[in-house]
Amino acid sequence: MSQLFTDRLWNKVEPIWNSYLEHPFVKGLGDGTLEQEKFKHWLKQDYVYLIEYSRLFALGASKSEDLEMMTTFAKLLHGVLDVEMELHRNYAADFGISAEELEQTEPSAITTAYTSYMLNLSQRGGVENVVASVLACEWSYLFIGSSLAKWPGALEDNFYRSWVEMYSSAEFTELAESSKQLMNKVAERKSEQELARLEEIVVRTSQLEYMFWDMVEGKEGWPVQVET
Ligand SMILES: Cc1ncc(CN)c(N)n1
Repeated sequence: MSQLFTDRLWNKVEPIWNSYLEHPFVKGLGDGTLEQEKFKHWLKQDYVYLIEYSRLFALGASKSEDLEMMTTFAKLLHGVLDVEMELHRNYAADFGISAEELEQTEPSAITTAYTSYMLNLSQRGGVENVVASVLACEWSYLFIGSSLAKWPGALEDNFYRSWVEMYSSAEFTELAESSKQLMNKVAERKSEQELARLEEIVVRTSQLEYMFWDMVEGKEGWPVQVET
């Protein structure tokens, strides 16, 4: 049996994804020591990131090759808007932050760069560009969530327990698996040149994921503020 494209991708991204587990923000989620102000920054930035990310699934549905693929994109879209973002709304409510306030967050430089990169590639390419763009986001959070779930105490008296539970849950696993299956399907019968191009998108988005962790750790916005 020939190698799955996602196995080839895994060999490429594994070192980048392992570095997430060494990142202070991610470690703080797992052991509960993360400063809550940093987490609030993640909640807000991630909320507006996910709004743009949702558009990718809508684009994927419109570029789908068949009804089965269209249905998968619709399920993924529902998963982000109604399952994943509910986690953000629940944590925000604990902090007294409304859903409207989350939605009005000004995207930081990195949030803008990351979502613009994915949207640009997805708008100008075929459905395979959409799938390659969304993959690292779903799969790497499953990797982080299921790794942290094995840490002692991560699922006990930890303020970030719901975070770890969400990203290691059966529901989230199913969403990430659907993205992987889509990737393998659209990679079928592609030339080596095309596969290398898709691989590059997954590597770049994995690097942007790291930059996103850095951005929330540093509570960064834009480098030079201007009067509005
Ligand atoms: C930046 C980022 N990457 C991935 C995920 C998981 N969907 C997320 N919520 N935010």
